[in-house]
Amino acid sequence: MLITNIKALVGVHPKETYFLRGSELNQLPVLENAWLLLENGLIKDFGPMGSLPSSSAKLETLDAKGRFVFPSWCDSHTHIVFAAPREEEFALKIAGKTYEEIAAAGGGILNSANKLQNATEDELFESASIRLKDMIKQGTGALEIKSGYGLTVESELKMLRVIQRLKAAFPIPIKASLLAAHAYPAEFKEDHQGYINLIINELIPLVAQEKLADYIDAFCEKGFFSLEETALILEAAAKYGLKPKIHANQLSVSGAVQLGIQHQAVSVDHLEETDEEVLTSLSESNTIATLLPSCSFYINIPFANAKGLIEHNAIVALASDYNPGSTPSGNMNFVVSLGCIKLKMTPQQAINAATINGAAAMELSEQVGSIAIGKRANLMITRPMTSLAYLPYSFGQSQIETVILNGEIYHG
Ligand SMILES: N=CN[C@@H](CCC(=O)O)C(=O)O
Ligand SMILES: [Zn+2]
Repeated sequence: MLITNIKALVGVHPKETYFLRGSELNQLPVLENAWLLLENGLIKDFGPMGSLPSSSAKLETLDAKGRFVFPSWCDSHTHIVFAAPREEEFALKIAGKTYEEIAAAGGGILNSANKLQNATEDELFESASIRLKDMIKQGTGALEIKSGYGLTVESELKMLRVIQRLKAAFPIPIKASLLAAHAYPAEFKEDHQGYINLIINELIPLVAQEKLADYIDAFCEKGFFSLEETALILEAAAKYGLKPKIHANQLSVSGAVQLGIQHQAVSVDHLEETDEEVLTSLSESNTIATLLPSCSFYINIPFANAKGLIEHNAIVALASDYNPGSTPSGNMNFVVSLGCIKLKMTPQQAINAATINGAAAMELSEQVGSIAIGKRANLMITRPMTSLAYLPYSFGQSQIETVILNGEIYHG
């Protein structure tokens, strides 16, 4: 397929760009008045309209007149496998209860775990598929999905098998993270070591044997998993080649970011709470700081210090955190808008953070995240727009008209 008359081809980074750090995030290369050739599911070539090869006349052509072409969003942090939404907690939140208060009163993650334990694999696959189709229509072309609402060996495996089925059924790259350390199940409330032993001695070996996860994750936070407990789990997972991507500093400055860095985490995610030490620890580190502004928006917690992280030369990514409790939305367009409006990122920084750096946070930069020859043709074509900034500016309205996955128009 040949796409012609593209007003601007966005994110034409050099092919070898793996991630963008600090001020590099300001560079979002754009080719104006361009054509783009897709072949065998990949980006074959692109260039300015003046250089359109004459042989292209025979090709199936899509005229993009006035529209922008972006690489698909790369959403590196989601929890889209869940049994039921939690809108009953919405009323409590509106009435002023905090995330921690709702969780302590038996809501939160344990509420989702009870529901998931009673759901079948087929039911979970069906409901997650509906969510994923919606996300794809909103421009997501690669994502990570976590377990963590099972909290028993059987139910964590059930979640990961659902993710494995999603990997096979959907035409986009998907990575899976084992997040059994999401909350202590009620029966282990007073026996943390018992649950950790279960994760280390039973779950991780089974997950590794069936190759059900790409990463290990933990909710390292006061009231959830301590630094020491998280470290035990990360060390056990490392023996099976599972790298960490961890939930860090969502509710407090806990040391979780530094712990992640020590364990060569691919990413440390959330970071709503930071201090100078946290910012400094991420300078020069290859651990990616993944920020989740839709979570801050929904549960009214501080927005992460994206500007400080960028000034400290960190690698910053943006992701949705789609889950039934703290972020009931997987809309990456809204995430990018919040990146600009609340995190004070420029449109260029926010778009880079949600594409190439999101890809890096899933170790997928060689395949997706920018427009480069040989990468997967996972793209979105906007409505006619006046400028690139119109996309985050027009928050809450989708500017995406056409989604292309592996070189073909996605009809869902
Ligand atoms: N913080 C931990 N996990 C999720 C929320 C999970 C839930 O409330 O169900 C998050 O990333 O925000
Ligand atoms: Zn999360």
